[in-house]
Amino acid sequence: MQQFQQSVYKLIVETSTNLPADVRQAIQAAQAKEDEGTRSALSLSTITDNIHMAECNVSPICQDTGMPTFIIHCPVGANQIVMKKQILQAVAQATKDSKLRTNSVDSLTGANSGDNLGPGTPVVHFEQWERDDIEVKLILKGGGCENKNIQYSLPTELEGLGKAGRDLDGIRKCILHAVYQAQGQGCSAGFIGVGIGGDRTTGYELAKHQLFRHADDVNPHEDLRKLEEYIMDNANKLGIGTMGFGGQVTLLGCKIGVMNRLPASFFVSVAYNCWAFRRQGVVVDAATGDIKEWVYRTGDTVPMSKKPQTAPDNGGERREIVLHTPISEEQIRELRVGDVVVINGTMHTGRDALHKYLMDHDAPLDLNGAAIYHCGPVMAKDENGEWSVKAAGPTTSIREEPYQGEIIKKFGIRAVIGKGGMGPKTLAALQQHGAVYLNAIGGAAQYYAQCFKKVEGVDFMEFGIPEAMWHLQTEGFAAIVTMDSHGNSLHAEVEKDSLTKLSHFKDPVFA
Ligand SMILES: O=C(O)C[C@H](O)C(=O)O
Ligand code: SF4
Repeated sequence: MQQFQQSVYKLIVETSTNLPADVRQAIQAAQAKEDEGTRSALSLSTITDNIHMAECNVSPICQDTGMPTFIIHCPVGANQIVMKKQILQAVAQATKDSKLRTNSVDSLTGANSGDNLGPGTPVVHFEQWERDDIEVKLILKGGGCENKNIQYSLPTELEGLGKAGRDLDGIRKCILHAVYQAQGQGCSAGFIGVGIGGDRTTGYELAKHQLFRHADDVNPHEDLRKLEEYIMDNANKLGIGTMGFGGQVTLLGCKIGVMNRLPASFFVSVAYNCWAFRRQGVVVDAATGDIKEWVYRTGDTVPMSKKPQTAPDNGGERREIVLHTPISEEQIRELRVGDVVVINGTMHTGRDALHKYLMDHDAPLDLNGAAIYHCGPVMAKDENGEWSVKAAGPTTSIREEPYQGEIIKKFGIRAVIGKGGMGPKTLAALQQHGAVYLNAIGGAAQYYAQCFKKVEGVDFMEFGIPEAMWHLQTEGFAAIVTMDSHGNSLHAEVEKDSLTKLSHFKDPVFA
C-alpha cells in the first residue's frame, strides 16, 4: 500500500480541478438549450471557460473546495487505520499545494486549522465489500450549495404548492419546492440527490449518496425512474436559470433513492449540488495502492469548447460600463439592472467575519467609494513571501444581509459584489446611499482569479485565509448589475416569477 497516499492525493487534485465527463456533458446540454445572448447563456459560457481554465491551470474550479467527503469500499482485512492516516496526510498536502482551500474552521472560536484537518473534517466513511481491490470515492461539495439542502417532514404545507401528503405526489411537490427555494444561491443550474425515508441523519446521507450516481444512469425502481424524469422535465419550467438570472435551465440532474422509515416519520431530504459538481473516484490495487482506474470518466474526454457569445438579447441594448475604484455616487446612479460593469482598481474581499467585525469597529483603511467583494479566495505564498490569488469566485451574499446595509452607509461603499443577490434591507441601503449590487458568476474561480494582478495587502489574517480582508489590484473584473440604486432587484423579480410558475404544479400528477 506504499502508493495509497499518493493515489488519494491524485484523486483530490483531479476532483478539485477537473470536472468529470458526465457533469461536463450535462453543462454542455444546458448550453445548447439556453437562448443565445441571454444573461444565463453568457454565464454558462463563463462557466465553461472556467472549467477549461481549471483543467489547464490544475487549480480549483471553485475556491470553495467544500467538505472533503471520502467513501471507501475495501476488502475484509484491509487496514482502515493506516488508510485513514494516509488520507489525512493527502488532504493536508493538497491544501498546502493550493488544490484545496483551508476550509476547516473551529465552530466556536472561528480559528482556521490551516490544513483542512480537525474534529469532523474531512469526512471518511469505510465500508467492506467482497471485492479484492479498494474503491475511494470523493465529493467536494461547497458550503453555499450545502446551505441550500432541505429536509421536509410529510405531511406538510408548501408555499405555491399547497398540501404535500405521504405519497409519491407529496414527494414530487417537495422536490420541486427544493429546487425553487435554492433560487440561484447554490450556483444553479444544480444537481440534486433526494433521499426518501430514513431518519433525519440517514435521509440526508441517502440524498448525498445519490450524488455519486452517474449522471446518465437509469433508476432501476420504476416509480422513482418516472419521478426523476418528471422532475427533469418540469423543474426547468421554473425559469430560475443559471445563477438565478432567469432562463431555460435550472436543474442538470436529479437522482432519487428510497429507504425504510419509522411509522411516525416521513422525511424527504434533498442535497443540492452546484454546477461545480466535483466528485470522482479511483479503484486502487489493495497490495500496492496504485490507481487501476477512475470511477467516473475523466473530464479530458469532453473538451469544454468556447461557444462565441456576442449577440445581446435585447436588440443591442446591453450596456458595458467600465469603472475605476474609488467609484462616485454619480457613476452608480447611472447604472441599471442588466448592465455589465467592468471594475478596475483596488478591490477588497470581505465575507462573514469581516462584516460582523465592521458593525462595531473601524475599517483598517478608507472605504469611501470602495468595491467590496464577497469572496474567500484560495491564496498561495511564494518563497519571497509574496501572495498570489489561486482561485477567487464569489460567495453567497445573502448571509451578509443583516449587516450589509449599515456597512454600506457607515463606510461609504459604492459596490458590493457577490452572488445570489441580497434582500430588502440591502436594496433600501443601495437606494438611499447610492450603491449597487453586482452579481459575479458563482464558481468561476479561475476566471476571476486572473483579474487580480497583484495582492496589495491583507488585514485580519487572524480570521483565516478565506475570511481575511485581501486588498487586490484588479483589472477587467466583469459582473452584472442585479440590484441597482433605483430600487430594482432582478433577484426579487425572478423569485416572484418562479413562485408563480411553481404554483402551476399544484395539481396531483402521481395520484
Ligand atoms: O465559501 C465560498 O467561497 C463559497 C460558498 O460555497 C458559497 O457558495 O457561498
Ligand atoms: S461558490 Fe457556488 S460553485 Fe462554489 S461551492 Fe459554492 S455553490 Fe458551489
